[in-house]
Amino acid sequence: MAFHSLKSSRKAKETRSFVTAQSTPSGESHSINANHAYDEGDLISATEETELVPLNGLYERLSSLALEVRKSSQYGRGIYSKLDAKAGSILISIKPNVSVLSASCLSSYCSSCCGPALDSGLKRCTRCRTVWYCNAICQNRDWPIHKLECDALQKWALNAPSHDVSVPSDAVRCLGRILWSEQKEGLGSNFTKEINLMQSRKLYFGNCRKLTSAGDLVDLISRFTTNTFTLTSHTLTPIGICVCPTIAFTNHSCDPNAVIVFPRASSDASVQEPLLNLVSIKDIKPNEEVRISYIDTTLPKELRKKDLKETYNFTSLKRMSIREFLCGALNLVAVNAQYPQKVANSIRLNGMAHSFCVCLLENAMTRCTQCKTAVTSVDSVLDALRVGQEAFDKVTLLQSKDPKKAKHITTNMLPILTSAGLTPSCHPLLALTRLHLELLIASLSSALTQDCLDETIRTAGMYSAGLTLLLPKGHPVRGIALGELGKLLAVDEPSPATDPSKDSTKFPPSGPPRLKLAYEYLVRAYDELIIGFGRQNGGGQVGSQIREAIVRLEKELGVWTHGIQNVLEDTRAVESRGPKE
Ligand SMILES: C[S@@+](CC[C@H](N)C(=O)[O-])C[C@H]1O[C@@H](n2cnc3c(N)ncnc32)[C@H](O)[C@@H]1O
Repeated sequence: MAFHSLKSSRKAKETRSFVTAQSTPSGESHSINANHAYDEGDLISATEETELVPLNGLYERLSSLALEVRKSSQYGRGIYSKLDAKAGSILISIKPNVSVLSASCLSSYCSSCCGPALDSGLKRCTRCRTVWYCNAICQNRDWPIHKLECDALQKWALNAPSHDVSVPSDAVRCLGRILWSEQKEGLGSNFTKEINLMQSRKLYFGNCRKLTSAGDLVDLISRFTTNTFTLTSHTLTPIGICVCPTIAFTNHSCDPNAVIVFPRASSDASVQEPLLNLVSIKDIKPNEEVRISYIDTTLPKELRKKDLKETYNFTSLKRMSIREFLCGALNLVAVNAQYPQKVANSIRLNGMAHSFCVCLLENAMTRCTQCKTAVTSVDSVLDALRVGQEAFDKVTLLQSKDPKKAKHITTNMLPILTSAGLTPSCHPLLALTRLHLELLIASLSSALTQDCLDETIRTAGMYSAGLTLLLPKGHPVRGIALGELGKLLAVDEPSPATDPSKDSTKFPPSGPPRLKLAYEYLVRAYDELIIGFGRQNGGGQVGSQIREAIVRLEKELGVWTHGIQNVLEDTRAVESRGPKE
């Protein structure tokens, strides 16, 4: 669940969610009328009767906060705010019950605190040789559970048919940690009670409780899938998964008022990371439900619905009218043989979400149903969407295997999509732009030329512009993208223009105007990061880095300003002295 992580186009898929099998709340209950503001993606009613869910001594962190759990017939349990919470408030900060790194991150992040490798590197567990730690403190903290996991990892590796599968998947390792923690804490413990619905075992978990049937296993795994959060780095890069039953109460909205982030804001070594923060990105009123997005909200409606249906099994789709369904068919669109006669489509043109009808067999009557703008080049737009999606799928596969080829495709594809009329926020243009940006940034380290740097900045500008149209101010993904753009603009130019004032409309500019722009973007980024990563966290670790970059630039710009002032003063002094005799 949780998602936002647009760090890459493989956005973190927030896995999350479950619930149901918990006992029906008993005891005190009363009803309130909660107002929700959902967008079309939720297709849920504006008001919903809810009743308080007693926590019965569980979910300790939740009960001490200005939050409560309520239940409605339509959405089950959800988290509600008892007080006013301004955008940027940390609603809860909690260490997940269990977290594991993705296999690809095991040697670059600590398996205990989940922080990136320090300059001094990480130390590997000498027994399983699979997990790594910052130091002995982190290793000792993890040992009570890792000692059980360590044996299992060794056995698994011995029996693995190939090197590729010598480490079990994230989900298997996560379930293993849940079961071993349960064993350690005891079946009657709050840990076990809270997590009760997310267990699984088999093979790898041979020494854990017995599974009574194969159906049980399927059931548990499906519950587990819908309740797992993406573990992200402080810059929102997905690095693993975690389980946190307290936060698993949070329901979904495609227009969320809160996000889940791991800001890594504290420099205090006694603070046990990873700390999951639920942060409001909009002002939340008392009795309002706190909702996050389980999916990538930059995707078109139909793809969002598909993701929700597949992973979380929402029944919202049933409520779609045929018109909504067709409109939602976006991108997959007109070319779809299922609707040869009349295909309604929705694309974002000129920065707005336009819905229009494409009557394929009737003279392409195309007019936006919202703003009535005639769309003349529907066929080319639809072609661009299809070709763009194909390119996106291909580049996603090639990105790590053959980055040169991947970059070749993105370089050719972006101008094609743009000239077909797609705007930066339109899928798949936005996703391809993100991939192109990642590929460009990766290539900068080997060849920092002025042209390469400028192209990377233009791409970062386009990506950031696209996100700004789709995500609300303060969304952490927006903040990160703005910060990335600001930092790129602040990179020393390899060969700056000799006369920066010559072409003032060029983007990116050169010399002092470039630094000034870098400063403006960094300030904007900081304003958004302190919302998305929490005001009290100072925007988290990434907010502190941007703050430092702002201070450095202020000094640099000050030098420029003073330099110019000095030149002006010298010139004035020379002029006042009059011409030399
Ligand atoms: C992680 S749980 C959220 C808490 C859950 N409501 C509970 O009672 O524990 C995710 C599940 O909640 C329900 N849900 C969450 N958001 C929803 C939404 N916007 N519309 C419909 N159902 C939703 C779905 O059943 C989903 O699989």
